[in-house]
Amino acid sequence: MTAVAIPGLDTPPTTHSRVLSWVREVAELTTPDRVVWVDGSDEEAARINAELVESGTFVPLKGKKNSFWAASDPEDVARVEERTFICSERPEDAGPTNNWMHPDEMTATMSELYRGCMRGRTMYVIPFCMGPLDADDPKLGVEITDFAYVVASMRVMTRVGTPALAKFVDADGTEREFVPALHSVGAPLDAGQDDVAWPCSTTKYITHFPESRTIWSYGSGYGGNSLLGKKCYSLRIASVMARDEGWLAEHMLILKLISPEEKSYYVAAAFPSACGKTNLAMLQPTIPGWRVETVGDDIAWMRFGEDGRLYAVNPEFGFFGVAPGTSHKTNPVAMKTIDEGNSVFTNVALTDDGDVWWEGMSKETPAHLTDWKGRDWTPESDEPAAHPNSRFCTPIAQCPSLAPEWDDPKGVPISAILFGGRRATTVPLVNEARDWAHGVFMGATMSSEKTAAAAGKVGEVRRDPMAMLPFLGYNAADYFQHWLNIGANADAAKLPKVFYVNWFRRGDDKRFLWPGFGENARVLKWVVERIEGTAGAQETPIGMVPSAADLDIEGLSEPAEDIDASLAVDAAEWRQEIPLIDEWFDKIGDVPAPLRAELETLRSRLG
Ligand SMILES: Nc1nc2c(ncn2[C@@H]2O[C@H](COP(=O)(O)OP(=O)(O)OP(=O)(O)O)[C@@H](O)[C@H]2O)c(=O)[nH]1
Ligand SMILES: O=C([O-])CC(=O)C(=O)O
Ligand SMILES: [Mn+2]
Repeated sequence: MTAVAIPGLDTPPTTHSRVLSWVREVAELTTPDRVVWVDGSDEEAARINAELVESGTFVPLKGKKNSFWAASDPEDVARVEERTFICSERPEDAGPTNNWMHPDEMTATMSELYRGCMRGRTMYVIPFCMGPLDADDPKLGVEITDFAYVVASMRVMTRVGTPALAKFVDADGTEREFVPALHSVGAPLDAGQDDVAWPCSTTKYITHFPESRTIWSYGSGYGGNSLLGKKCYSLRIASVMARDEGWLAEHMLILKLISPEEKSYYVAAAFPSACGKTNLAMLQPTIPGWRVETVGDDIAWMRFGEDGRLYAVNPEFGFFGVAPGTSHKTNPVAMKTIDEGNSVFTNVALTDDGDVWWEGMSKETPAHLTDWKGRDWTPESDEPAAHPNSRFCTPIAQCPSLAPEWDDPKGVPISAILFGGRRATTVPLVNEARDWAHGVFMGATMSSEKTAAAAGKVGEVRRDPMAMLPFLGYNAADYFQHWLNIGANADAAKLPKVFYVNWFRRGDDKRFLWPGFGENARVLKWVVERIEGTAGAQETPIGMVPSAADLDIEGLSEPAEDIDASLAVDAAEWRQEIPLIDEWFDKIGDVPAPLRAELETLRSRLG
């Protein structure tokens, strides 16, 4: 076959043979008008941003330096879990929580969709590295995309371009492995056809091939579906790598808590999407003398260090945060991070003076806005001005609370793991696991109300094990066993202690019982005191729970009844959880025996 001549295809900045052959193969299948190899430079970013302004995808903001507003297609606003697939050879390797199709069938189906899908468009080739570039075993990838918005966003979220590409071929010529990640909006252009500001397709596939460590995404430009280094690579594919190599790839923030005595503790916490990871990672403690620094807000890769402790690395380079609810009061660190500029805002509202706004940002609501659908908006409008899953995309380096060691390839040693969800009832503010297996049980059975981060009905309670339900690249039962193995292979004294938290319990009138945000530092303080053995706890059927007297609640303005109610363990409520956990375990099937035993212990303790 004669090679097709596509401008840019034949001037690659690498000699990596598989990169070259794969890029050519994709270009021949998708037939873009031109190929651009992304170098990650500032000049390139300025050019791409200008192109995005030209095409109407970006509106430059007047209120923030080098920052842009984008509005998606109204049907392309969140992750699409129904259209997300794990295409392992055997269905049982995807397991009962994932959509599955045989890789051959999916490859055939999607190849037909990809055929000619970049016609009239530019194909961008983005070399990237998840995690520090100077890691011993840098986790590399190449994303191919036909959407410049993805290039602009990947540059913020991920280490991209020339520095990453330099890692693909060693000094001695050895070519490293990389994850090929193909993305198309699925909207080819005919000659003379005008483009739209947010091209996408009604047909969507977010596909992972765990055995070949490959990602194919089609039809959506929304971050979680299109920034393939993030959830697709760093969780779904990386969880499979982690299973095979004995580490953990988790949906967790990483923070550093510094006590008044200047002792540092690193905490990792898994909460489902839109349940408070970014906020906790940037927490500003309300209690005197305590400080928090940020290491990561969404993903943690954890491996044992030589000293037998579990060390966590944040593989990302930016924050892709939920905008609504973010304010100088709730999350000043996020506000300061975005005020530095260099950010992309998607599906928020636009103020008349060219800045951004969303529900919960300020006490006063502006009298007039342009809403995320581009319509005039006033406080009388019936719909929110910003989409509930609107997002800011901003460089981590701009974060004023960033821990200096955030990009240390060695990672940070984790003292505590928190699991948490959004539950209006039943689940107390904090609950300490008796041991590792009990902690794994807490993670494996945790539940949360669905949020706007994924398409579908908001508010329904579902089990979301370790906040990984939408992000697990393999069978959930095997994943639980992997977590148990991590504990079994470790020195128990060096394992992080495990806790289960819930900031979202409500009173009769639906108010939150616990004030949350900066006040969550009080819970972190208790966690640290439990590690040090200095704080009390009550033994309950579900674990070790503090009473109000065990917590530092000095200066809290909430009524004592609310604090007590946030901590209450109601056996009757918990007995109602048991059939739901039974049902969940039946769905999982091969639940490891130690977790079945934990369930029986819980059942008998509840009586
Ligand atoms: N009541 C209450 N709300 C909170 C708390 N922490 C966060 N929230 C709200 O929960 C929503 C989501 O918070 P985030 O921190 O963005 O959640 P996330 O887990 O990072 O979400 P993803 O980025 O989608 O994974 C925001 O509207 C926050 O304002 C808290 O402690 N209490
Ligand atoms: O992946 C996304 O689209 C955004 C995100 O962080 C999540 O949903 O957890
Ligand atoms: Mn977040």
